[in-house]
Order: sequence, then C-alpha cells, then structure tokens
Amino acid sequence: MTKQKLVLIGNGMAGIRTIEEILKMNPDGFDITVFGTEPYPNYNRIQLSKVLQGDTTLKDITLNEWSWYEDNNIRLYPGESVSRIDKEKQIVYTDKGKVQPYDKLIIATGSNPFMLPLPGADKEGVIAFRNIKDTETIVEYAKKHKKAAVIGGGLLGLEAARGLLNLGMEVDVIHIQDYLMERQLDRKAGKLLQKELEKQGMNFLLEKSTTEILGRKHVTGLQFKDGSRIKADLVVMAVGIKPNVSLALEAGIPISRGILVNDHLETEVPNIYAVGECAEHRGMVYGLVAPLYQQGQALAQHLCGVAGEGYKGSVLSTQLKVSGVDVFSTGKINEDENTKVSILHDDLRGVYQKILFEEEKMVGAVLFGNTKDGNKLLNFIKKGISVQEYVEATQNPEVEVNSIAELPDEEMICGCNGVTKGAIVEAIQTQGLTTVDQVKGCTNASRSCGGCKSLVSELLQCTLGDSYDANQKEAICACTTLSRDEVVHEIKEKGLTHIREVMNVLGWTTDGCSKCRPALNYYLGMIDPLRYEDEKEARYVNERMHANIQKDGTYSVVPRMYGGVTTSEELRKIANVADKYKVGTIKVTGGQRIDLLGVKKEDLPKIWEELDMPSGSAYAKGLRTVKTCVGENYCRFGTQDSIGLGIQLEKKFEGLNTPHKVKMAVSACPRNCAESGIKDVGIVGVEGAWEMHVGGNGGTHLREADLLFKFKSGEDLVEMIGAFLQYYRETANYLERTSAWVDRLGLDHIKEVLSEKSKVMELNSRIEEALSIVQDPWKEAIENKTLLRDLYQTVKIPTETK
Ligand SMILES: Cc1cc2nc3c(=O)[nH]c(=O)nc-3n(C[C@H](O)[C@H](O)[C@H](O)COP(=O)(O)OP(=O)(O)OC[C@H]3O[C@@H](n4cnc5c(N)ncnc54)[C@H](O)[C@@H]3O)c2cc1C
Ligand SMILES: NC(=O)c1ccc[n+]([C@@H]2O[C@H](COP(=O)([O-])OP(=O)(O)OC[C@H]3O[C@@H](n4cnc5c(N)ncnc54)[C@H](O)[C@@H]3O)[C@@H](O)[C@H]2O)c1
Ligand code: SF4
Ligand code: FES
Repeated sequence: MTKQKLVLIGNGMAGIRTIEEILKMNPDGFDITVFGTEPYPNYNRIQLSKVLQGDTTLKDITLNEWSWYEDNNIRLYPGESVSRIDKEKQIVYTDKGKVQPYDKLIIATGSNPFMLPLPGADKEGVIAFRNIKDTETIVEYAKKHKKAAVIGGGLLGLEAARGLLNLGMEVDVIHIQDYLMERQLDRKAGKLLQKELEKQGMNFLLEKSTTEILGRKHVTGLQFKDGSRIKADLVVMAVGIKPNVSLALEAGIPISRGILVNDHLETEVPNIYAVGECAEHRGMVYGLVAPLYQQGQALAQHLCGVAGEGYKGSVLSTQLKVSGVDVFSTGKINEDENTKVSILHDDLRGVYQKILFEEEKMVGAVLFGNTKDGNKLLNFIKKGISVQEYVEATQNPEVEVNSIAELPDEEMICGCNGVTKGAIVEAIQTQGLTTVDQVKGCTNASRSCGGCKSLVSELLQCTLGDSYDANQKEAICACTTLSRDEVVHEIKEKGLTHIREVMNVLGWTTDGCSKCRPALNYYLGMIDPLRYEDEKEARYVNERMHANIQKDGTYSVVPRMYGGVTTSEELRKIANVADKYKVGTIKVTGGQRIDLLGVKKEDLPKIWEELDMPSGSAYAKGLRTVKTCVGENYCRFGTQDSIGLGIQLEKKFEGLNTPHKVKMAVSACPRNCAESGIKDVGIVGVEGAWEMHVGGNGGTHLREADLLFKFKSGEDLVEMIGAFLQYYRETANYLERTSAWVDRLGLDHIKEVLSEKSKVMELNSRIEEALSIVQDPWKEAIENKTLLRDLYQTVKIPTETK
C-alpha cells in the first residue's frame, strides 16, 4: 500500500511531538516531510531560559538529533520556510523553490513574539527572546554592554531578566500593571514575587508605559508616558505572543486569533490540520507545552485512526523557572462574589497559598514559597474535587500524603508531558530503568521544563531502594560533567593554579559561566591561599565593587564595627561623610552597624578614604558580622563577656573567604539577645561555659542552629570555631550556606571529625594560612589606581525619576 504524504510546517515542539506520537502508533503509515524556518533540529525552546541563566548550554537542549530524522525516514528541510499553501491542489511551496504535494498537511508554525510598535522599535539592540538566535544575540550583548531593560513582567520577561543578571548586566524590568505576572498570579503573590526578585538584584518599574525607544542607530534608553526615562544598551521585549497564522490566512483557511480547529485538530479545510500555539480550539489559544502535547496526541490518534475522545481543552498550570523562587498557579486565580477561598499566609517562612472554590468545586490555586503541592492541586481541579473532599484530604492525617511512596498511581508527576506516577513506576519496573535520563527517554517525564526531575529521582529511589545510586554526581554547572568534589580533587592532584587552566585541562566545553567562574575562583583560593592570585573579574559584581548595588543603581557603604561597638569619633566620621556626600539614608542594620545608603559609585573610594575604617564586608561571601549582647559588664543576667569575645572573633576572622556568607553572634546567657540561635556560628554563655551552636539561618530557609560542643575555656572555643569554619571552607559547595551544609553532611559527622584533636589543629593551621593574607579590601582598592579608574571613575548618567 502506498504511504500517505504527510507534510509538517514547523519543526518545533508541538509539531514534532505530533510526529513522535504518529510514529509510535503507526511507524510505517506515512511518508513524512518537515519544513522548519530555523536551521536546527527540534530543540527544547523552554530551556532557552536556562541557557541564558547559565544552567545548560545550547548543545544540550536538542530534543531530536539529526539522526532521529534519518532513522525514521523523515525528510527534514531545515532553514526552509513554507511560503504558500495551495489548498485546492494540495501543494505547499517554499522560499527556496521547493514544491511539495501532500495528502495530509499539519500547520504547526507556533507564535511570533509581540513587538510593541513604538517609535524606535527597529533600533539595534531591541530584540525578542523566542529562539536560539535571540539567545545568542543576548549573550553577545551582555559581553559588551552593562545595562538591560526588559519590557514585560510576565513569565518570559522575568526568566529573561534573571538570565541577564546572571550574565552580569544590570536589569530594569518595565511592567505595565501594578504587580508582576498578573495573568498567572493574584496581587499578593505578585508582590511577594517582586520582593524576592528584588533581593536577587532585579529592579522593577511598575505601572510604566513605554512611549519611545531612544537612541540614534542603537538603543540608548527608554522614554515613558509619565515623562521619565531610563538608560539601556539592550531592550528585550517580552509582552506576549501572537499566533503565527499568516500562511493560513493567505490560503483562505478560517482563523480567528489562531487557526480554528475542532476536537480532532482539523481546520475547516479538508486534510489540513493545525496544532500548537498557532491553533485556536474552543476559543482558546495556548502558550504552554502541556496542552500542546495533548493536542499532538489527539491529532496523532485521529490521523492514525486510533480511537480516542479527541482534544477537549486543558486546565493550565504554570511555574516560573527562576532558581530560588517557587511560584505555581493553576486554574482561576482571582476571587469574585461567587468564589470561596482558603488562604494560608506565613510571613516568617515566606509562604503563601490560596485555593479557590466555585459551586463547591475546587477551581484554582496560587502558591508562593512552597510549590510542592502544585501537581496535587492541579489533579484535584481536574477531578473537580469538592470543598468537603479537599477539607478531608488536608485535615485527616491518614489521608495526608507525606512522601512520594504514598501518592496514588494516577498522581501527575510531569505536568508538561502528562506522565503519572503509575506510568513512571511501571516503566522503571518493566524496562529496568535506573537513571532520570532513562526515565526521560522512555516516558517523556522531565523532558520539557525539567521542573519534575527531583520527583522522578525520588520515584527511582523508592522503586529501586538500595540499588538506586542516589549520589549520581551533579556537575557544578552545564560547562562540565565534573562534580565539585572531582574538580577540587583534580585541582589539588594536578596542581592547577588559574581558572582558565582548570577549564582547559579539565575539558570545559565553554569559556565558563556565571556559575562556575566564581566557584572555581573560590576553590582555587581555598586550596592554595598563599599562591593563588584572586581573579576579581570572576567574582560577583558586589564583591568586585566592595559594596552592595541598590535598586536605583547607587551603592551602600557599611564600615566594620567590631562586635557592634562604636565610638563617638567613628560616629563623627560617619556623620561627616554622610553630610559631605549627601548620603540618602543612614540606617542601623540587623548586624549592629551603620549603613550609608544611596552612595554614588564615583564617591565610594573617597568615602572609604575619609572614613578610614575597615570594610564591614556586607557584600562578601565571607564573615559578615559578629553580633553581641551587652553581656556581663552591664546586664543583670550576663554570665560572660560577650562583647569581648565578639570583638575577638570578628578581628580574627574578618576578611576570610567562605563558600557563602557567614554570620556569627555571641549572647552572654540563654536569653539570647544577640539571636545566636539563627546564626552560622552562635555562641551562648551558660554558667561557667560557652555553648557553640552551628548551622543556624534567619533568612529565607529558617533553621535553628544545632548545639555542636560546650567549652569552659574561651581559647578552646575560638580554636573550635577556626576548625569548624575551615572544615566548612574545605567541604562545602560554593554558595552553600552552613545551614544546608550541616544538613547535607549531618551534625554527627561534623562532630565526629571535629572531636579529633589532631584534625582540629590541622584545620586551624590551614585557616591561619588563609587569614595571613587578608587585606582590607577598601584600602587595597584606594591604593590601586588602575582599579580606581576602571571600577569607580566612570560617571553614571542619571537614569530615571520615580
Ligand atoms: C524562553 C521561553 C521559555 C519558555 N518556557 C516555558 C515553560 O517553562 N513551560 C511551558 O510550558 N512553555 C514554555 N514556553 C513556551 C513553549 O516553548 C511554547 O509553548 C512551545 O514551544 C510552542 O510550540 P509550537 O510547536 O507551537 O511552536 P514553536 O516551538 O515556536 O515551533 C514553531 C516552529 O515553526 C517554525 N515556522 C514558523 N513558520 C514557518 C514556516 N512558514 N515554514 C517553516 N517553519 C515555520 C518556527 O520557526 C518554529 O521553529 C517558553 C517559551 C520561551 C520562548
Ligand atoms: N515558565 C513558563 O511557563 C514560561 C516561561 C517563558 C515563557 N512562557 C510562555 O511564553 C509566552 C510568552 O511569554 P510572555 O511572558 O511574553 O507573555 P505573557 O502574555 O504571559 O506576559 C506578558 C506580560 O507583559 C505585560 N505587558 C504587556 N504590554 C506591556 C507593555 N507595553 N509594557 C510593559 N509590560 C507589558 C503584560 O502585563 C504581561 O504580564 C507565553 O505563552 C508564556 O506562557 C512560559
Ligand atoms: S543575652 Fe542574656 S546577658 Fe545578654 S543581654 Fe540578653 S539577657 Fe543580658
Ligand atoms: S513538569 Fe515540565 S518536564 Fe516535567
């Protein structure tokens, strides 16, 4: 029997998924031809955000290699666009002159980014973020330019902004509404998200309407309706997408917003189908892969004559792919007079959860801070569970699900690809799968946004038990396959001394990224502090500048005040520079010192010089402060000299580089006025002794410190703090706080190691070596004329008025 000629226009995610489904159902049924404007095989568009953020590389996001097309006898025409469809003759024509007849034609042309039609939108440096070419252009821009503006505070804009920050640019996000992601979140969650992203360094201009893109040939800034302006060398437009329907329109195929299709994805023209973002089904046009893949499956069933109920529409759920931020939403997000809501809001833990019910059925949910129940809630909505069932499921401890083992088989694990727990477990058991990649290959779970990887790993763990190698090593970033331990081992073993050398010798596939460069700089300095020359360019911007950049582009200056103690002379100096340099705000910090906020970049060195005080390292991955209570000299309850010990510790360990920031505190009795219980190292005076607590954290991931040891002598205590810090320096991953490190290694393990006197002495001798080269960074910067010129003496053009 002759095969039917199947032609696919669009070599993207929805079109190729449809072909994969067809090949599963009827591998020999069609003679397949694919045209794709982009000159690549089908790739994971979703992961472009992760490429920009430095978590993966372009070469790792291919979904179907060239060989896949060959192996399946698919004729692929990459870099070739279909320019016309003749629906009567059943022929398509391409921009390279090809004439291709079809029996069945699938249009899967996706969307085009919506570019605001502003004056100046055609200037160089104004781009969208949709494909590989855009991603490469952004990366190239970031190498030469400093200031980016992203128009649009939706999913795409925020993921792009995080990528731009990781590429070392300063980023303003311009959003037209008064809170972020208003299409996916309610106001409360949008505001919480903004706060979290501001902490990461993003700057937001809300309720701003852009009226013009400034510059001659190249963009230099943006003009807003309220008269204000900002400076920008790069403008990324992320204000939504438009279904790509031009071919269909010209061919006379009925369209509305998208190409109109029925439940079998048939257009109104015989033998022509549409799938993906270009299609409009029951009034809906989708922009996420989960519904598009469901469409692909329904279309494949229809073309292969496999029974199925067709595509009925989808309940959407979204998750933002920005590390350190957990947001999830599904279904309805804003309540009205017909809605009942269940709201849980814990400011301390930064968690917000809102669940919406209508006519006694669950219809939507918004989660911030903890999204682990996201898929469960999505399932509840799909099943249409009632208020009563929801209350029972969340209140009855017997029904409450605590671990993946207890989840029912029909629970959705991978939302993008619609893969349930039952399907994954069955694949693991029947096909002998042992790795996440194998599960991905067999079931598609984790093949798209990757958000479900950890759940897939947990399922492997609970299905395979001891035979699962949970410690499958994790590479330090996408530029290498080596783990942190392997890299550190190789640096020591091979005597490597520079970042470039590490990359060359250990086979890095790129020039490094914002994840591995600072990490390598830290590991090299930790391994050989005396000989390693710190590579300042590899450090994050605040550490390079020795000051924290603020949302308006100014900096903050925090001089050191040992143990939180100051003098009238120091206060006078601070007051003098504050007056002279017109410091915006003078603020007492939580770490018991004084923060001068709103300092201009070019004033930084002059202020440091005139203050003549050491840097408080408020920007550093190193010791920040040692907070103290007033202690025995003044307080009725004090049993120890907390101020004296605090000052001694701060003087000893200031300037030390550590994997992440380290905060300490000394309280002279268990009333704990210096908050020792939430510090990396928290000391508490008890009758005749000091308790040493470790691994505390008062930030996003609240953690109470654990008691490590108790000492009668202050000398023994200080020696143990040295050993603890050095053990942390030598074994933690870069950017791992002591709280996470203590949890990972286990308190018992750390106790065991530090119980050995000889080990404590060795660790102390190594930390002394590292401390011996510490210099005050502000002094160093003032004395280095080249550094002064390069970093601080470029005058900043005033940006915007708020
Ligand atoms: C940076 C980014 C991050 C994203 N993150 C997520 C996420 O986390 N989760 C999620 O669910 N979705 C996400 N999305 C959306 C998701 O990628 C899209 O919904 C999905 O790719 C749409 O698939 P599609 O096949 O309809 O369109 P596309 O993948 O765009 O494929 C269409 C293809 O057709 C080609 N084409 C167009 N016209 C012609 C023609 N005339 N001839 C030949 N070829 C043509 C185009 O060049 C394109 O390659 C993200 C999108 C972006 C850009
Ligand atoms: N994690 C994810 O699921 C993910 C990530 C990236 C992209 N995507 C998808 O890609 C597509 C494009 O994403 P998007 O964020 O561009 O679309 P979007 O429509 O979700 O968001 C666009 C945002 O831009 C804002 N906006 C509109 N006009 C503006 C203007 N003149 N000035 C400032 N802001 C303006 C809107 O208020 C809206 O919040 C969507 O389909 C999205 O679902 C998904
Ligand atoms: S911790 Fe104890 S000693 Fe220190 S100030 Fe508070 S009550 Fe006084
Ligand atoms: S949830 Fe996106 S790949 Fe599984």
